[in-house]
Amino acid sequence: MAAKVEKTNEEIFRQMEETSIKLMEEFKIQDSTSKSRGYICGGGFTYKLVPVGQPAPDDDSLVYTTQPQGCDPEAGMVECVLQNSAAKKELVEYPGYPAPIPREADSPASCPYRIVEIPSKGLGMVAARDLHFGELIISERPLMITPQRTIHSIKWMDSATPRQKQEAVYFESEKIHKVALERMEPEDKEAYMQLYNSHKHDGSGPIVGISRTNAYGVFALQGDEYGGVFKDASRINHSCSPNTFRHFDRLSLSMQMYAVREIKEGEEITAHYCDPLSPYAARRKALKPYGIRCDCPACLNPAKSDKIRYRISCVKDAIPAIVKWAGNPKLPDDLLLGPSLELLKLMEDEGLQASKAYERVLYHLFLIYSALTIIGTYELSEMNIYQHKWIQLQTFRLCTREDACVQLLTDAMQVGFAAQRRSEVTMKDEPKCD
Ligand SMILES: C[S@@+](CC[C@H](N)C(=O)[O-])C[C@H]1O[C@@H](n2cnc3c(N)ncnc32)[C@H](O)[C@@H]1O
Repeated sequence: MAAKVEKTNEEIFRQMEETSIKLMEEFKIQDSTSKSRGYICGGGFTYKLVPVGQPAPDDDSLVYTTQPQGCDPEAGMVECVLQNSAAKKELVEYPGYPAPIPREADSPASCPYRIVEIPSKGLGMVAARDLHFGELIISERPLMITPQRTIHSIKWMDSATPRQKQEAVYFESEKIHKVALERMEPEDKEAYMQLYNSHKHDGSGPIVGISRTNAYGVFALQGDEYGGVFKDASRINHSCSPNTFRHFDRLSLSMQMYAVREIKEGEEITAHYCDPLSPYAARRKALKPYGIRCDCPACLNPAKSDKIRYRISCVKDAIPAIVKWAGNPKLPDDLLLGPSLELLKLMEDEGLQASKAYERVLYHLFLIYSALTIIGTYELSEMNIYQHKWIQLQTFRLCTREDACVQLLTDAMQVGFAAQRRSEVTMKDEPKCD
């Protein structure tokens, strides 16, 4: 097969422009994009310029807005393309918005990561020092936020061919992104255009290509999903056994990534681009648009790994079962402990600590150990291990420790009362020595 000629971003865009000029002449489409700051509303190729400080018209025009205004400017500003003014209202009127980005209270002065070349993966992120479970690795605002589905509003002429339609959609989508890019500060614009583009050969323009390669899902507004492209976090490569957990904080318009296990200095920091619990074939399909042929241990041995991942994906809420077991002295003390510990080990061996299932099993183990502590089989210290880990995972979602403790105490009390009854019944049944 002949090697593909690598085109520069400028070449791709020039080529799109030539095609689009022909299309615009043919279909009499008007182009009036504007580069002004403030925000611009537009549908398709026509935009209305709205001066800074004035509300967006209450219609379905696109809204360009630089956010968040006047809060934690050192953390950077985000160029947002929103589907309509209702989406902007939903974003900025959210209670508590805007807020400063979360930072580690006692974080060491040095940055916990470095961006370096990773063999066969391009650039990537590695730990600059040993990182511990729960450490905040990065807290960053995106450079740009855009809707995840292709934005265009072209009204088709009956005579347009599917190819012409596709070209027009790519071109319009690129132009919409270009307006946002032109509104960015020069250094942010440069950082954006330096990011990797895995969509150089499918007709997509460079700005959209970079967004499709690098955007993480951030939030939904008015039912539309949005993606954010980051200067540093977008350099993180994919793994089917990621060592980070990520959360997007709407109030500060920033994403946090935490270590979900110990990460050694120099080790690569990874994230998931697709659901790690899905089977190998589904992961492979989802990773194809990124040009990734994953060679992680799970992808190299899918027969074994698919079985394990399927089992983990079936982990359900077992709190009612734990309460029942705790209150039934006829059931053995170790009925739930062994299987739960085995499941936790399986997840750790498979590197799935970032999954919801891991959190769930930690919680189950906390409840099981709290019952066993009351029954008198175990020391409090066993229970504490799981309790601390679970609370730490809750704080990743910026849930306060207090809120996490309230949930934990409510469930622990239920299990505790059941276990108390169990030990009373057991004591009554015990043969008397005298
Ligand atoms: C979001 S970027 C990640 C940073 C990128 N490596 C760079 O140089 O900027 C996604 C691209 O990185 C590469 N990549 C990410 N994870 C990979 C993996 N596990 N194996 C091989 N390539 C990977 C692919 O080229 C993919 O399209």
